[in-house]
Amino acid sequence: MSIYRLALTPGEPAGIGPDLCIQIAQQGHDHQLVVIADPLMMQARARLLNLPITLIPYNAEEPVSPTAPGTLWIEPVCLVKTATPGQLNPANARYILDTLTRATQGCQSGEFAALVTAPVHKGVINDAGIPFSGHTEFLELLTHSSKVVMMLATEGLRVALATTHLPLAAVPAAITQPLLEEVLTVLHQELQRSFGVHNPRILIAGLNPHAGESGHMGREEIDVIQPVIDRLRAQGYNLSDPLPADTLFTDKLLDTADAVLAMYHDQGLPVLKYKGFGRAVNITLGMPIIRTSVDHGTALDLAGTGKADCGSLLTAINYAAEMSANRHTTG
Ligand SMILES: NC(=O)C1=CN([C@@H]2O[C@H](COP(=O)(O)OP(=O)(O)OC[C@H]3O[C@@H](n4cnc5c(N)ncnc54)[C@H](O)[C@@H]3O)[C@@H](O)[C@H]2O)C=CC1
Ligand SMILES: NCC(=O)COP(=O)(O)O
Repeated sequence: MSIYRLALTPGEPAGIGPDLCIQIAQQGHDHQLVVIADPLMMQARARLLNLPITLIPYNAEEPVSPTAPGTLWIEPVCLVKTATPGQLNPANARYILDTLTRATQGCQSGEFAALVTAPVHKGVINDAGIPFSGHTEFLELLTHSSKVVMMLATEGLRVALATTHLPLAAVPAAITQPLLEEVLTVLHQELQRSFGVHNPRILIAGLNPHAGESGHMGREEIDVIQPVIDRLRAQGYNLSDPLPADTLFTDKLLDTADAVLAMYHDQGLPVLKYKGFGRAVNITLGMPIIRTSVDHGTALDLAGTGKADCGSLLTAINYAAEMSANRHTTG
């Protein structure tokens, strides 16, 4: 297998992201992990965790090489204020976005094969006066992508979302035919391109209880979702009808499928996280670059304690490498 150079952003400096990067470094990795972060913050966190870490200055001109145990490559970006684990500081919001921007530009130029992100705290970035609702939306803008799709995956289940970080009250109006058509197109094409699924079968959740009960409990299934399904089926897509979400997530149906499309965040993600929290990955589909992330948030309660589980970050790194290999194969 090829060795890939992966950009790793630790995210919110008061959260568990820096801890997880230091934890995974202990065992080394087959790929080159380049952390884009403040080196003093990373060293301070390693001391707090009582874990050894050697930060090797990253040089893009040197050959790509695996990550030896106890080391990480580092591309320095400086914090504005010293970070205290567990204590958010809006003064560091710009730093977080700067690390993401540097990593994304490196992916766009081909310097990095993929971007792997640890969690950010959306609220503290907003408290700094910066509109931000998630990596997904931020990266869509940064990469000038017309439509990106959030998909979480764990062993045996992939769940993509038609809408992401919206108040629940705003969801029905956001579910439009053009949106669904774009989301399903991105999902179908990425399952082929990044996951090697030739003719993906996608199960589609309805929006309303019992998928609208033939229009008696809501008409979105009839007026919005079904017409899109019919159009895409005519182009060869393998799609279910809108299914009642409460029974969609059962083995009988899931065993036949490559992915599920949920209509909103808390319709799909609780099921995925119940099945695989700590072993799941969040992937942004539809961009020219590969981006994977953890399945959890900043866990401020665990920062600096050594109790955070690094399983999801390892899963995200492994998916980034596999997707890099798949894209090289399928072009
Ligand atoms: N990819 C990203 O950047 C994500 C960021 N977030 C952000 O994180 C912040 C906090 O969100 P919450 O809803 O509190 O979710 P959270 O995932 O940070 O915490 C929920 C619970 O899970 C535990 N937990 C989380 N990660 C863990 C790990 N690696 N090992 C062991 N236990 C872990 C926490 O201790 C807490 O009890 C929010 O601002 C949210 O927007 C949330 C999800 C993903
Ligand atoms: N619930 C998923 C989440 O909040 C992660 O969002 P993003 O930062 O990856 O866009």
